[in-house]
Amino acid sequence: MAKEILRMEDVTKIYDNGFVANKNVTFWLHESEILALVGENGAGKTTLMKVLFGLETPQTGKVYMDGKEVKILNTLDAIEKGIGMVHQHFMLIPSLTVAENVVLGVEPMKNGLFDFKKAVEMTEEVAKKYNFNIDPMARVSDLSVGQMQKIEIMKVLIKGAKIIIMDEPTAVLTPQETEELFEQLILLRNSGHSIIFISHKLEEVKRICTRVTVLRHGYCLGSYDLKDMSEADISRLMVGRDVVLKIEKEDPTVGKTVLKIRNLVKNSASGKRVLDDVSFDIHEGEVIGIAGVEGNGQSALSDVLAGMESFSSGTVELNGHDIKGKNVHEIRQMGLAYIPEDRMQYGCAGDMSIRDNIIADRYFKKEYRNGLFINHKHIDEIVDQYIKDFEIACDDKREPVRMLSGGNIQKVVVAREFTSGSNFILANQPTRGIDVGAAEMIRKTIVKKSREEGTATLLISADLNEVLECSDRLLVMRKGKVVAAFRKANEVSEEELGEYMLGLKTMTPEEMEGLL
Ligand SMILES: Nc1ncnc2c1ncn2[C@@H]1O[C@H](COP(=O)(O)OP(=O)(O)OP(=O)(O)O)[C@@H](O)[C@H]1O
Repeated sequence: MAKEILRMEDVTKIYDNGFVANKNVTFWLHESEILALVGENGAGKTTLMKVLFGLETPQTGKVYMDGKEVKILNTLDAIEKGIGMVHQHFMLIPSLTVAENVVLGVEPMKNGLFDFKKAVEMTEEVAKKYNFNIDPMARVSDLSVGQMQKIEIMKVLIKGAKIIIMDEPTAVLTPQETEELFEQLILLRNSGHSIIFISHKLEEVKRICTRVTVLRHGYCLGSYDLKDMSEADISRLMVGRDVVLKIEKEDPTVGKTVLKIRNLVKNSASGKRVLDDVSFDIHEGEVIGIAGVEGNGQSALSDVLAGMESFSSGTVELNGHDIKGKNVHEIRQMGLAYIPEDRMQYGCAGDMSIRDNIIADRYFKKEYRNGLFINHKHIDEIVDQYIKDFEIACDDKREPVRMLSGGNIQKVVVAREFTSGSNFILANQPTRGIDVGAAEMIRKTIVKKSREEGTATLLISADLNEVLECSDRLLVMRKGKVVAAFRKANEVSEEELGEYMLGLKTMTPEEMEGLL
């Protein structure tokens, strides 16, 4: 029988506004096991882990470690007790080296000064012990996302964590990086560590976890042995219905050109060429997917198209209008709807209500006014409908958006942008952090809007399944260039895409002719 090293019993967490995020939740973790924690957006996963990591205080509940009751007072206390958390958003200092980042919080000192040599030795030691292939002297800003994640894991290990909480660790990784992470996690498991793995990707859950704990609306539905469960079984438990994991779509009926990009070049402030001679078109009715390892120009492209950043040379036309020198508001008026990668910073105003965020782009329009006055009744009806259609889990549309779970904040942004009436949707990581049920809804809506309304969509996503499922044509970006193009996304394998994304293969301009 596997030894139980952690048990959280009867945990209830009610937030100050009265929202019950966890209700009598009990689960346990064995030594040397990878346990999946799954549930819809807002089900209470992060809250439960915050309680475990000492970031939130529950109203009721007990924590047992190795059979003994413990009190977790704060994060430092959690770390001391051997609990570590790898957050989804990395907390690294880019200008420092790997070694300096790894020892943050446990800095070695010599004669009152930071001992860099010792920091490198400590980093090498933990890298060797757990088979991390990383240069302690490298600067973090020069590293890939996968390597940065390794540093986060090493930071936790160096502090002696035996229990590691991983919040959606694969959301930002390529298939190859995901494979590497899984090898690492299995190694950690085999060396006596236990991992709580939060993920919305059920095929990954099936692959590397032995058990799964399912939360729904704050309640724990139970913990199950994964050998008895299919992906469909898990999603049914999470969502309460069957979820379509594959999207059926007809070939697009392509209309006139909506977005026309020619020889687009952007140099960053430091002189690095982040967009290098990018040219392609998007037509009415088409979904164009962009795959690529993060940091290869996709974000720069998205920022330029949305008017958040300027570009160095080339042209971009939206519905026949040149976007050069135009701001976000002006480009929106030309026909842009925009789901930004960073929903909190650019997608919504955290302190504003859900309702006001949904109508922020339209309350001044004629159909939302009674003469000079805002038609609140009409707005309330529309917002209620969108909350229903986009499955936004909230108590009251008047509460501030920042009170929602990450996935539900994203749904607020998606609801506003999908209903804005624009004919071009720029969707940058639209389902990141979104549960299977809601991701299905968003993907289906992207395809439906292209087929039924003739919307042109540019879909940028680190989730390869998503770009392969939703896109018509598919482009791969690497080092600011388009390095591959495919006529039909569903005819490419994830492995082949990965080879282009990592630069192991490149297409010639001739091979891409007619596909851009
Ligand atoms: N500080 C807070 N005050 C009030 N309510 C909150 C607060 N933080 C979270 N909540 C609510 O608690 C619920 C659970 O949120 P939590 O972040 O734990 O969900 P989750 O399962 O991790 O979701 P996701 O998959 O979207 O990350 C959400 O409905 C959220 O609105």
